[in-house]
Amino acid sequence: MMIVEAKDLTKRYGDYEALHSLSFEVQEGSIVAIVGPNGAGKSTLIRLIAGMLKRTSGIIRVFGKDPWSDYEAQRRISLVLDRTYLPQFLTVEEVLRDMASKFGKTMSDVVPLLEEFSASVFLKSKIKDLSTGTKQKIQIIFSLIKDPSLVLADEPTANLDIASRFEVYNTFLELKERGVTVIISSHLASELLSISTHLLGINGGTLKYMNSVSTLIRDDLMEEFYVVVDNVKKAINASAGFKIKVKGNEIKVKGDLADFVRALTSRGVRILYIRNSILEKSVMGELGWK
Ligand SMILES: Nc1ncnc2c1ncn2[C@@H]1O[C@H](COP(=O)(O)OP(=O)(O)OP(=O)(O)O)[C@@H](O)[C@H]1O
Repeated sequence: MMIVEAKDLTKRYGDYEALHSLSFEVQEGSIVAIVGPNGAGKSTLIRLIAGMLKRTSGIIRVFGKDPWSDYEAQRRISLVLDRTYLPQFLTVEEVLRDMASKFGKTMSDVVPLLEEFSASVFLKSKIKDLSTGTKQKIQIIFSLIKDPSLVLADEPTANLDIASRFEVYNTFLELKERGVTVIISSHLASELLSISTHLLGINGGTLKYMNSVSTLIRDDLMEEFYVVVDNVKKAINASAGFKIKVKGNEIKVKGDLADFVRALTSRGVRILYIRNSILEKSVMGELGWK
């Protein structure tokens, strides 16, 4: 089923055209990564899909309706932003109870959500005392109370360290398992590759790429990543069971990137950078983004 349809979608801010005639479709159950450099138009696109901005021309349909004017479409969408807007001095429980009551639900509807995302231990914690990664996770759980069919996330991992970023990525994978369609914008394309089904690349307001991740990358190389770490010796010790090759402070690894990141960070190794050379060659090249 088609969840989002854009046809010649154009957005102008005054005289400035931020998005030029974009056409694409998003199918139910996808995780779409919107990638592109700063100023590419990612936030503008997310806000058009969310119905927070009005298109200048062209068509945008979400669940077959115009998200700007159709309440039913808006009701099925949740938006997660880059920073927490939750009230800092309330507990997780207080915030969730308020939100639940807004949608005619009670805590007994919300508690299973917390359990599903392994967040029950934070129930009595104040928002201000949570780590940035956990705050973001709670924000995602919060966005699920209304039972959305589509979750939009605009740079949800900005300002997070690598371990927290993967915590958030795993939360998106869990959403997919619940049948929710997810659209995430980010400039960290390499990392998103490990969880996304599709990549939508934009640069300078123009759609450069929209395809499934599996057609983008040769299967045999798909799961090959380069991870730059602060302490190579520690990282090698933490890499038992993984197929690695070491060059300088860079480790080439084949396999599940999320598992590898967990293994390193749990042993105190700090990850400085992750890249996937195939992605960089094929996507960045097509985006004209160096
Ligand atoms: N309200 C606005 N008025 C005028 N121009 C705007 C407005 N919002 C965004 N723009 C411009 O539109 C272009 C796209 O901005 P947008 O925020 O969508 O890009 P982005 O890819 O999300 O960038 P970033 O990663 O830096 O947030 C940029 O050139 C930006 O300066």
